[in-house]
Amino acid sequence: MYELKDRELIFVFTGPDGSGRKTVADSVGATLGLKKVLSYATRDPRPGEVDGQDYHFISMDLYEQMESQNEFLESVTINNNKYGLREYDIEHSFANNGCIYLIMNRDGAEILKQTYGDHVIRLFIYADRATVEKRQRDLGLSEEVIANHLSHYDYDIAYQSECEHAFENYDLAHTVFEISNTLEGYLDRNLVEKD
Ligand SMILES: Nc1nc2c(ncn2[C@@H]2O[C@H](COP(=O)(O)OP(=O)(O)O)[C@@H](O)[C@H]2O)c(=O)[nH]1
Ligand SMILES: Nc1ncnc2c1ncn2[C@@H]1O[C@H](COP(=O)(O)OP(=O)(O)O)[C@@H](O)[C@H]1O
Repeated sequence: MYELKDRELIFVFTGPDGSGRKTVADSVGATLGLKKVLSYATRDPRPGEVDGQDYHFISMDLYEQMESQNEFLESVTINNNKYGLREYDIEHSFANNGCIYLIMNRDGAEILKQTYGDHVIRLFIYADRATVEKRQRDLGLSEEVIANHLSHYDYDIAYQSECEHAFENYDLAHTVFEISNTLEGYLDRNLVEKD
């Protein structure tokens, strides 16, 4: 019989916009039964996005109120929208689930790493510029949003060398398989033989 050791991990999926972080993360999360911690966002949900599933979508007023109460572990402004992770959500999920996952840009991933150190495993997901551009266009994102994302593609890509693991994402099933195998290694190390 096995029981979980007291070793909580945060798997952070990061990389350029459009590389497939959310898609890959949710598939790996479902495969391994990991709990997702959502950020709060002030932008409007896109078609198909669901409050409480993709983000906690909240008004700017509420966001600023939470911010003034120091509720966010970290917060960014992108294209006049704010995104942040509530510290309580992390601590709470961390304590109750053992291993959690979330999706962050480079800056957020770095703050998490600095805050939680060895508990944070950064999984860098990437594809070439033309591919991420096409995926975002196929998804129906506006040209303005795509151009904004691409303007920091090189900055995002350069974070690969600092992440614990990197995976190119072209064949989705293959990417999910590779990452699931890698994370199982971490989860197995959390198991101790009881008797
Ligand atoms: N630092 C930080 N980045 C975040 C947070 N939540 C989401 N992001 C990232 O901020 C960017 C938001 O841009 P957006 O165009 O809305 O992308 P999307 O939400 O991934 O489709 C994405 O790269 C997200 O991964 C957060 O709480 N903190
Ligand atoms: N390996 C892949 N092959 C083809 N399309 C993909 C692949 N991975 C993700 N996608 C698609 O690319 C788009 C962007 O993926 P998404 O997960 O939203 O990226 P990110 O979270 O990195 O911005 C989505 O429409 C998704 O279905």
